[in-house]
Amino acid sequence: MSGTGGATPVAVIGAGAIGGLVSAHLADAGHAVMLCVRTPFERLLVERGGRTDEIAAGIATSPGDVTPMPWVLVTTKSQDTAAAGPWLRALVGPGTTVVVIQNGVGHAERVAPFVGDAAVLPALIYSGVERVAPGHIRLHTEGRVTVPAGLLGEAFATLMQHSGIAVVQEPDFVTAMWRKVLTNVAANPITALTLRRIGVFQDDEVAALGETLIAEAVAVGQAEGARIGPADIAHTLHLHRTYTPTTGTSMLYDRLGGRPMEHEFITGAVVRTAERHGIAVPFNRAILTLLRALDAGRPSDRR
Ligand SMILES: NC(=O)C1=CN([C@@H]2O[C@H](COP(=O)(O)OP(=O)(O)OC[C@H]3O[C@@H](n4cnc5c(N)ncnc54)[C@H](OP(=O)(O)O)[C@@H]3O)[C@@H](O)[C@H]2O)C=CC1
Ligand SMILES: CC(C)(CO)C(=O)C(=O)O
Repeated sequence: MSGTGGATPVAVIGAGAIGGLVSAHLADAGHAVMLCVRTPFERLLVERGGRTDEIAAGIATSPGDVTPMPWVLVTTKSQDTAAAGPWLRALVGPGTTVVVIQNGVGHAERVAPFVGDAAVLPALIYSGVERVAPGHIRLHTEGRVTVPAGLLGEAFATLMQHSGIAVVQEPDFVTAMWRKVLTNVAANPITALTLRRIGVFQDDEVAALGETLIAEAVAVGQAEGARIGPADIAHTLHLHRTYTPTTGTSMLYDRLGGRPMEHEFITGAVVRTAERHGIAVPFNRAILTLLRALDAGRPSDRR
């Protein structure tokens, strides 16, 4: 474990694309960041705005090296949340707030078995970030973070003050969560399946398929109580066109790296939730079948 310095101690479990970006913002705000990593690396490099910064952060490679911290951020892929359990057990103590920054739904439920009665704050991030190597990330498009409005959301916004990334406190988090699902349900699978970046949505036929996938997810989100509708479909497709064309998606980067993809937590979540409500989502189901087949054919030595 190497050293930290500065204001509030924050542990970040999973120093990949999002963990790396958020750590850079935390360091910019003067906080003492501890990266809790699976694949060891010497230093965190972040490419953004045409320059590469080395981020001041400690690096821990074993849960045995850490003690409870006031803030613990979980930024692993959703399927790796349980494997991060030993980190959570070591880092959570009285007064810890656990922030789960992941795509999909069910953020708090995923960490519940590992955090006792610690406070848990789900968070959504709109930035487009690529992990180009362990400890080296590239920001393509800066976004914002959305958290539920309330005391925890307020405290997190205060933590991130002066960090350079906006934190939106959203009173209707169910709607916010499903809006975020819409940004992933077409973009992530389509980029992963085509091995193309977000510019693939300039193709009208691809945009039409994306629209169908998103429309199915809107019906499912509505059944879950999200206040979303046709305007969100148009907004999401517009958003894809506003990303810097070099932006990919987290699922594309995983496919390029031969790593497991997060499809069960994005498309899979939409399909399973649709089943619960008796809603037909044939296009998402077809995409899920393809993603599962792709994943099953992955080299087994990658994680
Ligand atoms: N990338 C993006 O642009 C965006 C991603 N998201 C979401 O953010 C979340 C994180 O995604 P992203 O940052 O892209 O993912 P990455 O794969 O880039 O990073 C995840 C990191 O978690 C690490 N990890 C996995 N298991 C453990 C463990 N047991 N202990 C410690 N570290 C572990 C991985 O380590 P290792 O190096 O060993 O693989 C990796 O560094 C996902 O839910 C994603 O959908 C949301 C918006 C945009
Ligand atoms: C599509 C994008 C970049 C939107 O934030 C994303 O969430 C991801 O890559 O997983």
